Amino acid sequence: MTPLVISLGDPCGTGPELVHKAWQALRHRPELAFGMIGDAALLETLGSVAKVRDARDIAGAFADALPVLDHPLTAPVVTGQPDPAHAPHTVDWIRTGVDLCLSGQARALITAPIAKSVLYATGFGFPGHTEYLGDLTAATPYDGTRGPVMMLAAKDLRVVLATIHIPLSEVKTHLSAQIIHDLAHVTHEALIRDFGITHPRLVLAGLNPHAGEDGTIGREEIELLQPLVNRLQNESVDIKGPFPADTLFHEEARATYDAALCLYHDQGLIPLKTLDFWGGVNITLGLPIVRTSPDHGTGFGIAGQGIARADSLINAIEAAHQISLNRERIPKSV
Ligand SMILES: NC(=O)C1=CN([C@@H]2O[C@H](COP(=O)(O)OP(=O)(O)OC[C@H]3O[C@@H](n4cnc5c(N)ncnc54)[C@H](O)[C@@H]3O)[C@@H](O)[C@H]2O)C=CC1
Ligand SMILES: NCC(=O)COP(=O)(O)O
Repeated sequence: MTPLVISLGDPCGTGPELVHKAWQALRHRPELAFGMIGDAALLETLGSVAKVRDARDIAGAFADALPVLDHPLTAPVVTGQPDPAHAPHTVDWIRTGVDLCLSGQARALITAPIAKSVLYATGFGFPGHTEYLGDLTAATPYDGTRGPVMMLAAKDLRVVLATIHIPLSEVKTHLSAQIIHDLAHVTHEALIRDFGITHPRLVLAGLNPHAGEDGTIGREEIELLQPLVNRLQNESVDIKGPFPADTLFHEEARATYDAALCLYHDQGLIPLKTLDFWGGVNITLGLPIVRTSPDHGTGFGIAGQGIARADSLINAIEAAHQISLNRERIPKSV
């Protein structure tokens, strides 16, 4: 089976120890064989590695050591202390992972966390992986509504975000009918093709308290969101709302939908990380490649102490595997 690949992320964070933990947990599951894209010498300080020259050698090496496609760093790593000198390498590892997926040598990319501010400081021009991956794959044909869309999934909750890494004060000006319309279609199609849900049910969260209380606490629900829901329903998308966000995430509510469309980062991520702080997965929808990630960040404060939990990374690897299988199994036109 074609392997999965993982970009190492920020080498000073928890990424290096987490990939070793994930490998220890999964090394006897050949269907999940993955190879690292990163610095082999750094990874070797934490456990057994097998340098591989070609992605085709990953599967054969996986049971015995952590396979690594070696892309060496040029400055020493101090665990827990981010260093902009590593930023070009961090970016190169992501780009290499995308190239391997686009060329068919890997069937999915899992990204270990990056520190966004470190990359911004060195001129990285994208808010995060999500937008960078959208840009790197923009020229590749994609049969469906194109993302990138950020989905976070944990236990029985999936949330997708209309806006991501922007100041809260700018959310309102970024929200547009086009963005939410495309978000709904990307999510609807991904739930069918990537998650195998035949008739996906979506809900849309309101922006204002009480979803605007009939226009008395904000008019976005009346002027933007309700007309959009009507339009999407006419386009055969099963979507309901806009609903007050404070009553959308308890257990009974979650049972009524397959994904909740949220209007800003914390509207979706607070319920998700409260429901499951350890196991959440970040999935980029609407790309010609499969990409997942743990939902946590670089954890600089705990890096190197051996206490970082690999649950989220392991779930991200499982999710990447399952989505890539679903994409092969489920017809493209939905
Ligand atoms: N997918 C990605 O690349 C992501 C990157 N980030 C980046 O991570 C950096 C740090 O962000 P924070 O907000 O501090 O979030 P964080 O997720 O790194 O840390 C938040 C809390 O969770 C704990 N934690 C994180 N990972 C853990 C693990 N594997 N096991 C146990 N505990 C864990 C940390 O010790 C801390 O208390 C930022 O630069 C941010 O941009 C944040 C989220 C996702
Ligand atoms: N809070 C989610 C996050 O920061 C992940 O961003 P990305 O790097 O996956 O775009």
